[in-house]
Amino acid sequence: MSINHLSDALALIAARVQPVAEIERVRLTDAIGRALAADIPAALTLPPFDNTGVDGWAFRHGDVGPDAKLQIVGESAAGIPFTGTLPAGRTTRISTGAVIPNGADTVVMQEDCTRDGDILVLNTVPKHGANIRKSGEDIRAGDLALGAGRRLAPQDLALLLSLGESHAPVRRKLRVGIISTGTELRTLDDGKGPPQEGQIFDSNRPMLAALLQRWPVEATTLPILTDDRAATERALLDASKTFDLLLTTGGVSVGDHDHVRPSVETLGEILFWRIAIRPGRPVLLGRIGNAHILGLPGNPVSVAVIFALLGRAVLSALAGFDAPRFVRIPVQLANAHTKPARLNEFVRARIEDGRATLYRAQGSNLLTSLAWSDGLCDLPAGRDSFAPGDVVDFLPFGGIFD
Ligand SMILES: Nc1nc2c(c(=O)[nH]1)N[C@H]1C(S)=C(S)[C@@H](COP(=O)(O)OP(=O)(O)OC[C@H]3O[C@@H](n4cnc5c(N)ncnc54)[C@H](O)[C@@H]3O)O[C@H]1N2
Ligand code: MOO
Repeated sequence: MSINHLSDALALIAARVQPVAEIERVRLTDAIGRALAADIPAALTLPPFDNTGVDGWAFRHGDVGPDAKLQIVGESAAGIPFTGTLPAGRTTRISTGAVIPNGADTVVMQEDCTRDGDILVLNTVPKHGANIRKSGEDIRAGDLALGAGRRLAPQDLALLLSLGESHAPVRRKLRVGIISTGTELRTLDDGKGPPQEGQIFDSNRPMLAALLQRWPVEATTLPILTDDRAATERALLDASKTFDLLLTTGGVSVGDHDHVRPSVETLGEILFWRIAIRPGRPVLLGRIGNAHILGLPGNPVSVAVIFALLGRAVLSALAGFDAPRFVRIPVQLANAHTKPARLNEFVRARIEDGRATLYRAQGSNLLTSLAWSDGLCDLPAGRDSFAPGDVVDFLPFGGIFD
């Protein structure tokens, strides 16, 4: 089945790709980047007690008379609260994070006071309740702290640790196999000497392996496949028994030497093949046994772009993450551009002086276009020409390669 819109492919992925079932409880430090497998309600209230956000003096606002003087009686330090109740007309020293003494309702900053022995003079009287951080203003016990499907980030670790959690339930890591196909492909260490006429270095497997480093994935780089139907079927069938996901590159177009698509058709099921976007139009999503297979086109720029647009969605669905977000920033184009109206094109661009400058050429074989650019401009279908000043969505690589 071929698909027109990226949104249709994303909807199909969300509907058809289920998360891996196994859940494990791991230490929070090991949970970063993994999918939270259950809702986590807050076991504690944060802040757990009323405290102050400044170094200064705690007092009862109603006690401040016209002379703005208070008598100093003690201290509430962070971790060592003032004991008892603050008597009328008195004040305690207080440090940032310390408990508000019983009876006090306001804190004045140190810089706004003058001390004379045990007498404090308030040069500025703050508003009632000033500088107090109320218990529960962050989160209350029982409220949802983080929801299932969250891709755990360092800030989540801070939140969960503050709530007294040491471990979190997460889905297991995905097993992903990476395969490049193409008789022309060579590697630096294959022992066959310098590339011969017609041969090129394989850049897709290393790029995919690098992109996967940010995912909860055990990635395995599998051998390069030559353009041979029987060998392709054997390798895909074999790999489908081990991996949750196979990322292949090449062999999904219509040439006589493109064997990935017919092999998947024979061995399993094709969920979709071809989508009206450029680069990456011949992309295929399929299934062989329990393994999904994302068949990326061979051109390296198509690999990067389709990984960003669809690969992240497949990985998210399998890993148990909420669907990935696309950070979209409206920008003006600096150049004119034309394209076929039927295709949604993602062009490589760099942000210069607040406008998107398109790379000098947009061929899907041009790795320099990726290296030069900051992200992609999303040029929607239904239009064939764009002029300088036209506003389009810009997708920064930082938001689509992680
Ligand atoms: N008659 C048609 N021809 C093509 C069409 C089409 O619709 N009709 N689509 C074109 C588009 S768009 C793309 S994209 C490519 C995709 O083809 P394949 O996925 O079958 O990829 P290959 O032909 O195997 O390779 C394409 C290109 O990329 C180079 N390549 C492949 N693997 C690697 C690698 N691991 N590292 C670096 N470079 C790689 C390969 O040498 C080719 O130059 O089909 C168009 N043709
Ligand atoms: O994906 Mo192809 O690279 O659209 O030209």
